[in-house]
Amino acid sequence: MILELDCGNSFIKWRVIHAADATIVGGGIVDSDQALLAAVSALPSLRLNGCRIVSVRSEQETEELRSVLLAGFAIQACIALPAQEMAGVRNGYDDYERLGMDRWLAALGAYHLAKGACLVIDLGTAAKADFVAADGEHLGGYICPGMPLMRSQLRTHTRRIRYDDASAERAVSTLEPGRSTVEAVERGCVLMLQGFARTQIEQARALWGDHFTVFLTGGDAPLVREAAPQARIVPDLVFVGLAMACPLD
Ligand SMILES: Nc1ncnc2c1ncn2[C@@H]1O[C@H](COP(=O)(O)OP(=O)(O)OP(=O)(O)O)[C@@H](O)[C@H]1O
Ligand SMILES: CC(C)(CO)[C@@H](O)C(=O)NCCC(=O)O
Ligand SMILES: [K+]
Repeated sequence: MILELDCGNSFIKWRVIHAADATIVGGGIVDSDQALLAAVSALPSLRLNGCRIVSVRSEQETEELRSVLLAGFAIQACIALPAQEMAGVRNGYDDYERLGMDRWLAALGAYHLAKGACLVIDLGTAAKADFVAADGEHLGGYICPGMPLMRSQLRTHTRRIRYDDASAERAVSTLEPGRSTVEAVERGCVLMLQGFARTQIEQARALWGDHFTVFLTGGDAPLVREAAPQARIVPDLVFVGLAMACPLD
């Protein structure tokens, strides 16, 4: 079995797959290294013989996690590293090492699945879009605050915006003009995310006409579903790219 980890800025997404056929044994989302150890250890008949990691955290935090895994499970983790070119995709950044590894791997995964031009929209702590042309050239992308950052900026920099998480979730059952603070803020931020997604899709259409695939991933992907009806929602897109960057056999 292989342990796969996607270390984002707020959460660690994990899953365990069978090495032979990549079927999924288990998975989840945790907010610390210790919670990860506990969650993975709780899997019945766990037999790990490999681990691959993508991280957008600092080198020190990622190394710490590697040590925790070595101590806890006696496995050496393969950490995905930046590349100028991989699996037919050419990194579009002037300085390829600066492109976030989550973005790079999602782009690799998307191009592999689409076998043609593609747009990746990843809605997590940050909202990201990346463009890969039909010939595998990564054209670059965009980074904006995602839902958690937009929300917390409003809460932090205003005195009268205060509400709890449960009411936030209830507030987005529709997107009509809000009649309370929580509705106004939560719906406003969802509309911002939807506007982001629509604009990226317009741009892809200007570049490629109708010949492209849109991928939607990240924890907040469901919030823009209706704004991007043609998109393929692939929650594990980063893991698709991770397996390509860290082959373990
Ligand atoms: N089960 C879940 N656990 C945690 N967050 C979730 C879950 N389902 C949806 N979300 C939402 O997903 C968002 C976080 O997305 P994601 O996990 O993709 O972020 P991240 O990987 O930490 O961030 P980034 O990729 O920008 O570094 C939050 O706004 C959160 O509300
Ligand atoms: C944008 C984030 C924070 C999203 O997780 C990550 O991809 C990252 O740290 N990127 C480095 C900066 C860049 O991609 O240009
Ligand atoms: K991520």
